[in-house]
Amino acid sequence: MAMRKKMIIDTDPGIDDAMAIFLALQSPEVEVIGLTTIFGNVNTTLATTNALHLLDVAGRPDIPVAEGSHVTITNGTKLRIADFVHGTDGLGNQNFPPPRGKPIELSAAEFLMQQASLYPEEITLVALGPLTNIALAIQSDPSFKSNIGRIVLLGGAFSVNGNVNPAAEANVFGDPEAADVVFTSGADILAIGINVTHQVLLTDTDRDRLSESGGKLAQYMSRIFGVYYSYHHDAYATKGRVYLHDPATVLAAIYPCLVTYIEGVVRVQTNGITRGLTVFCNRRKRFGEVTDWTDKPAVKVAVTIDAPEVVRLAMEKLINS
Ligand SMILES: O=c1[nH]cnc2c1ncn2[C@@H]1O[C@H](CO)[C@@H](O)[C@H]1O
Repeated sequence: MAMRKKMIIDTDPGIDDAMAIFLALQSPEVEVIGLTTIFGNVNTTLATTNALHLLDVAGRPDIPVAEGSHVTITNGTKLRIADFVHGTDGLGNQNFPPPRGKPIELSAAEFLMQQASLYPEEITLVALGPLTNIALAIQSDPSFKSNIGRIVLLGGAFSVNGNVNPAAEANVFGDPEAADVVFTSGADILAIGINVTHQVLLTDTDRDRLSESGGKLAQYMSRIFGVYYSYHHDAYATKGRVYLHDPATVLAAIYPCLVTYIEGVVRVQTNGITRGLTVFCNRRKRFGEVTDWTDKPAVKVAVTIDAPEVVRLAMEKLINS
């Protein structure tokens, strides 16, 4: 087999994060070399506990977990935790036992910098939560943005409403200053926004198939999905279907041909009622004056996704676990 892609997942698990982590672990194309944790769906301490627990469930306690920042990049402590989406434990309120393992001594940002310099340009970093750890690595180590091979991030709402409020998507809203640092860093970035992930839905019937299958991880997912399905039932008119944000992102990182993208500069609004808004500049217009987008490096922003194939791959990997 061709060399496996090295992957680090920065995550705030989270029900859809759990599924994304399992999908990566079930993909022979990639070697998950670590998880790093961040606040978002849960606080950072719980994110670390859940990351370790998910590795136990998947039978991979050998994979290191590095704990991330407990505050935003501007030292903000008023975090918005989405426990109403994922349950107070982040994993569907299932009273799971504490994990057996412990996080490593390095912080998430330190681990990211260490691994990127050990394996220059070889690592795909999949970012599923607010971008604080990655912004810290970019700010602390000038070589990080080129050493890290590729960043595939779930973030932004490009030309559509957000999911926190009409302006902002949850991961960017979690730390808008960090997101702006990452988007303008010059790293090789593919952003998957909710304009794309909202096309990827899992149905009630799919959940039943997961629970009826013999797949260990399929059964685990169907068990924790309850809270996530109820939240979607209440918050969206999706009729017994849930969005697969994180699974779509990790699969796009593993199989790049699932998405198409355009390239341009993305800036993040950090003030006022549109705090967390992501604004893409498509470079088709030469603006007469210098703007806050001028002379910034371009990123890739996903525009389409093969949603049926994402769902098919996700189901297959869980059922065969
Ligand atoms: O309504 C919401 N508010 C906050 N977070 C949400 C909501 N819906 C989904 N997510 C979480 O935020 C990321 C995608 O933006 C996903 O990780 C998802 O689990």
